[in-house]
Amino acid sequence: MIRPYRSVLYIPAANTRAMEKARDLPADAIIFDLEDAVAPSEKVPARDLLTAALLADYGNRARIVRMNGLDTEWGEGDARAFARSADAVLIPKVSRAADLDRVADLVPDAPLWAMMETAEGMLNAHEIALHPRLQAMVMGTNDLAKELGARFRPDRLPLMAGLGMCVLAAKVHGLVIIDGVFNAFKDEDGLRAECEQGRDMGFDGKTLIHPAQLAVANAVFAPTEAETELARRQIDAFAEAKAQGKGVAVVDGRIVENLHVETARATIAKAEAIARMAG
Ligand SMILES: CC(C)(COP(=O)(O)OP(=O)(O)OC[C@H]1O[C@@H](n2cnc3c(N)ncnc32)[C@H](O)[C@@H]1OP(=O)(O)O)[C@@H](O)C(=O)NCCC(=O)NCCSC(=O)C[C@H](O)C(=O)O
Ligand SMILES: [Mg+2]
Repeated sequence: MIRPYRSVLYIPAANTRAMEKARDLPADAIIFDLEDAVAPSEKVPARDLLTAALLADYGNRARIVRMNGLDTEWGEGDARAFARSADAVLIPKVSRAADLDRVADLVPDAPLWAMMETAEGMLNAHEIALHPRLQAMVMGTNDLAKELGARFRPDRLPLMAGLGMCVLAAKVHGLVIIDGVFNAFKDEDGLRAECEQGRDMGFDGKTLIHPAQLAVANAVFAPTEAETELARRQIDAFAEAKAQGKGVAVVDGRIVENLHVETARATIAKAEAIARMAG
């Protein structure tokens, strides 16, 4: 059964108030962050706070834990601590499939997600996506821009090659793929434009840093009523055409073939998954 990942909210694992608050926020998934959002002096206390927080009920929201890298003193402990209590362990700065192997060996049962945020990771996106334990890729556009020496532009042109490589790799292997964060969390119009760009490229949703960003991402990455209604009419029209021995239907002046029906079915499945999420 598919589940939506329109809105994936980061929460620093040292922030108890935000972790409590997230239990009532309309996020499809939460990334409890032990990495960049937690200061070195808080890393170990944050692990304890998160262990306690994960005992609470987060409803249907997917609970993902972003561990510290295995090249740090905290990485191995993070992976072991949350392998069972989280829905997946998110590994930062994955550059090659071997980075996943090292965590996979430590936590044999945990589903893995990968942060795609290094130049080498972009070039190796295909071999990373092939990893049998990997379920999702998450773009880390801040780290990627930093490494590339790229500037932030509304059209994200400097990041397009990497974003595109990761979308291709994720789609080939049927992985979930989530777009990077939009840093200016008070700029709703800027966020909407970036969400629309990510949606149009094929991303399943967007990572977010503030609750004020949830409504925009949830709306942009959901099929509209007009889209689901069109999808139903396409499915019906194609079934009718098929019953008459035809391989093609026409809806609203546009051709509908088998491949369009598959897209229409995916649209409806997504709308239904969102409705289930809302309870
Ligand atoms: C960005 C923030 C530091 C802003 O915090 P603050 O100034 O406290 O915000 P507000 O006063 O507007 O908060 C209002 C209420 O909302 C709660 N809140 C704030 N943020 C969150 C959140 N992320 N999740 C849940 N709840 C949140 C506050 O507690 C307030 O609640 P109340 O007390 O009831 O009024 C802050 O938003 C923040 O820390 N955001 C997350 C930052 C983070 O996790 N960064 C790391 C991930 S991004 C990254 O690393 C990307 C990637 O790796 C890359 O390379 O690109
Ligand atoms: Mg990063």
